[in-house]
Amino acid sequence: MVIEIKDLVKHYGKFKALDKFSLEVEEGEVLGLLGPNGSGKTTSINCLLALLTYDSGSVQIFGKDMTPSSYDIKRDIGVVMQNVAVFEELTVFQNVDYFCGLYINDSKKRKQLVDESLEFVGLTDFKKKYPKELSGGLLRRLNIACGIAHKPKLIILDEPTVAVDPQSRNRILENIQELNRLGATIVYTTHYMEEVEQICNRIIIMDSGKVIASGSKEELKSSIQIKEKIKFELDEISEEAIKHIDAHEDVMAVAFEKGILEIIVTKDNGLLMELLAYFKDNNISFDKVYSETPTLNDVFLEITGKELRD
Ligand SMILES: Nc1ncnc2c1ncn2[C@@H]1O[C@H](COP(=O)(O)OP(=O)(O)OP(=O)(O)O)[C@@H](O)[C@H]1O
Repeated sequence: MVIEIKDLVKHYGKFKALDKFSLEVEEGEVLGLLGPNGSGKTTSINCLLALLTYDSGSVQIFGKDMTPSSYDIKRDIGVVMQNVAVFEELTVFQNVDYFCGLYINDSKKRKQLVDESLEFVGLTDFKKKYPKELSGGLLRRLNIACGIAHKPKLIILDEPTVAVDPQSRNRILENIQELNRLGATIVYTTHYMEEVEQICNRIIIMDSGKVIASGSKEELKSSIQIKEKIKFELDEISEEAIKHIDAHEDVMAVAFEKGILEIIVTKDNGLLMELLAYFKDNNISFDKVYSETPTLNDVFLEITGKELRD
């Protein structure tokens, strides 16, 4: 086991930020920690890294207890924090060299690792620039290069794509997948469900300091009642028709808002054909119809009654 967190409890004053938070990560996984703002993702990462103390529970990394002085463990961890933490007075190269130098003494080997990591995140052409000369997306990539240059076995990234342009975001997500292919175990926190769907093989959903669901995206989606959302774009529909659809045993809810009739279905059994026949028989016309499979937001909504997004 690469990470084993058991029953972490963490208070900030009277506020309980982690409420018996537990997590296990196996070698080779890309684990996504998904939760809305304030759900406790950063707190759990900071406790995991022994950057924060906690009230009770335990943290083991690579089978050993993690403490603030566990330098042997820390050498094998790469951390990319939410806030970009680089030195303004150092160039791109010097920044990565500094962070890599915390773990690698041999300057020749270090230069090679720094060059490799800059190449990896696409910053080779910027190595002589200073952070203030980089765009937000490039700064994020520098932040990542600083965290991974020493080739850690475990890489922890806390919301590394917040406020980055789509090009840098894609590059970052591809880089993470590549790091995993090269052998690193990854823990990735985000509140963007699309990102965990894209890159994570296992997802932990957290809310109010607790794990509320975990599994692959397929497992999470099949664990909920919603199986399909059928949407019709139309100008109008009678209350009677809405009631008729709502009364169907496979329909969980029906809503008509801003020209879209949304029907939430609990069975994967082709209700669409039945609906189309009903629309035809009752002369209900529509512009478009489409069917959507559930999202992780639906999983979150069904468990907590809230939207994942703010
Ligand atoms: N130093 C602190 N003092 C008091 N409360 C804090 C502190 N740090 C975090 N909190 C509170 O603890 C809760 C969890 O915060 P945390 O930053 O871990 O959440 P998060 O899921 O990482 O959120 P975000 O996605 O916004 O980064 C939030 O309600 C936050 O306001």
